[in-house]
Amino acid sequence: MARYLIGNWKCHKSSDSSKEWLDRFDKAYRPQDGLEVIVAPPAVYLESLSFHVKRLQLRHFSLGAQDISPFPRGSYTGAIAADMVKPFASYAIIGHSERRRYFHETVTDLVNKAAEAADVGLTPIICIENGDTLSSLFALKDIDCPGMILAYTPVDSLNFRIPESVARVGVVIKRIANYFPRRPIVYGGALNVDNFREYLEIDGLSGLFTATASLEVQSFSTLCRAMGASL
Ligand SMILES: O=C[C@H](O)COP(=O)(O)O
Repeated sequence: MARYLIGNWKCHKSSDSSKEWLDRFDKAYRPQDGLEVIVAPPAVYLESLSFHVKRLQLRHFSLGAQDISPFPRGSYTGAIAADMVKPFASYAIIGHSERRRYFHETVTDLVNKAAEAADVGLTPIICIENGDTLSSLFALKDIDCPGMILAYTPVDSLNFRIPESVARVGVVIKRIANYFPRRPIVYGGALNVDNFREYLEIDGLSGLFTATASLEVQSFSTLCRAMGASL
């Protein structure tokens, strides 16, 4: 199974600084078979960055949307439908705890978004913030999308900026893998260049999901190189 390094830029960067990030990353990046790098910029930059990625001919590198609409095209002011994103991105982050916390999204939204993504061929990256409530995501089992990635992102780690212990992450990864067999599972929450290495050893873990560490090329490239070397 491939490994993944995901960088979620959240609501950061300008159009120019996004392109500069890519130019600098391109110089540091050594693509490796078996390691897929995914960066999710703010939606307004997806189109221009997708052309920039093509120009740079970055291999094993894809863009992702940070969110998509739970609805298809229609009268939904402010929404961005999955098929509008598809020409510019390959993945869509869905159900991030910040979407739930600040935008009041529900599990039903999450499932509908995952279905919309799968329908147009976007690979969903489903955020799971609690390993004890997996049964609430039962409906995901009906969505036909073999590549779906599951991202364990415990909300306390995000909020308190302390990563969950390796041992605890290992336990939850096993639980998720039992519930959703054969899916790549990644961990995210307060990872940085000083603490990420031990997480790469977790049995069944397919990668890392970062935000803060992805904003600077230097830290993201450090993670990328180490993951490549660990393959
Ligand atoms: O979207 C990614 C997760 O919220 C992790 O963010 P973080 O790496 O800044 O803790």
